[in-house]
Amino acid sequence: MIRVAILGATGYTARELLELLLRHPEVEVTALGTRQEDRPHLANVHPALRGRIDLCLENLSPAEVAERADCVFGCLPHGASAEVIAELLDNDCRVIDFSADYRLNDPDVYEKWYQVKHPDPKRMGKTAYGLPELFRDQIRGADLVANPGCYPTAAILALAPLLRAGKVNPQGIVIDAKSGVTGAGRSPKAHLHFPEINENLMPYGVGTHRHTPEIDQILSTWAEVETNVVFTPHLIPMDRGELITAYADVTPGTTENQLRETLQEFYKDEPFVRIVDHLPGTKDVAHTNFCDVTVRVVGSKAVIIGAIDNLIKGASGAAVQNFNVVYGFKETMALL
Ligand SMILES: NC(=O)C1=CN([C@@H]2O[C@H](COP(=O)(O)OP(=O)(O)OC[C@H]3O[C@@H](n4cnc5c(N)ncnc54)[C@H](OP(=O)(O)O)[C@@H]3O)[C@@H](O)[C@H]2O)C=CC1
Ligand SMILES: CC(=O)N[C@@H](CCC(=O)OP(=O)(O)O)C(=O)O
Repeated sequence: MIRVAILGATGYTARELLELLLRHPEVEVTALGTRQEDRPHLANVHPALRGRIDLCLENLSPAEVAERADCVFGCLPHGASAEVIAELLDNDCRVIDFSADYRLNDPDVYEKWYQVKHPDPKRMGKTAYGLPELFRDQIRGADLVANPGCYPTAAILALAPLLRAGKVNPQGIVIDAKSGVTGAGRSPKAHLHFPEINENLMPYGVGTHRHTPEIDQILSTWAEVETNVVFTPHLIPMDRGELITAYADVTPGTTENQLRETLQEFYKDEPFVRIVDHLPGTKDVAHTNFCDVTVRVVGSKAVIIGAIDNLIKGASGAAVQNFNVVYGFKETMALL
């Protein structure tokens, strides 16, 4: 059994992660972290987990966490995450980091988009990016895995095979994205209050969203072509779910069938990416680790659509998938 700790255990991704780990035959959850000092019982923090695991949340130092766990899932915000991860790694813990702290290669790019200096720049560029469909070999046996952002997961899975095969133009890609409100985490914020978000659809982060360099970095690395995507996210009044629609110029002479076949061939052995003929919606993948992708050609453009559950394939399911790859367990364990 792998002893597992979860930091940021009061949050939404931690709740979903616990749901998955409780089904994992190789995992024992041994510690749950919070900044709160009054040791709340998990059942009071996440009532859906009442009666299923008897643990209190504790304000633990990284050294205390490392004593109790072999592997830590860090469900903390960026910045806070890197501050504890270095110490966990020094204490021989493996870490799956949900935050953005180790996804980017370049500390200057991090500083530009996150507007803070990176607390642990020496590990940047040396960390496995946790998208097994693209980087499985680097994730196997890794001490630290950077779980991807939710929007990058859907966008990269939809675009990477087509770019690598030269079927779409790497320049001028536009990604329109929508996310349910859990994507923003559990901490209250004014724009997430019910009267603000209900019956509303809001763009945000136009030209400034921090997932832009993440998408460009991974697509550029993978396809060995420079991309400069225009990425526009929207918040929609749903609890969960995420849909991206990417627009790219089709390479002249390429048909819709060829695009579909390229995607099908690339993902033919992947358990969690389904290339579908219909137009996928978020309910098709809700509460699952699937990413459903389809493609259409409209005029000179490929329109590629990807749907995920932001909390599962966009966060906690991906983390469990990465955990399985790191430890050499069946990749679908606890997920299918
Ligand atoms: N929600 C989503 O769909 C996705 C989230 N992510 C990433 O996963 C991570 C967790 O997200 P999510 O669960 O949604 O976030 P939440 O806000 O729901 O939970 C994060 C938890 O971290 C703790 N925390 C908050 N601020 C700090 C801090 N400064 N120092 C230490 N602990 C802190 C809080 O717990 P407490 O107050 O008890 O200490 C909080 O409950 C984030 O990095 C997020 O960006 C990635 C992909 C998708
Ligand atoms: C709806 C919503 O607000 N979503 C979050 C993204 C969640 C995520 O993947 O964030 P990290 O890259 O920090 O892990 C956002 O746009 O900030």
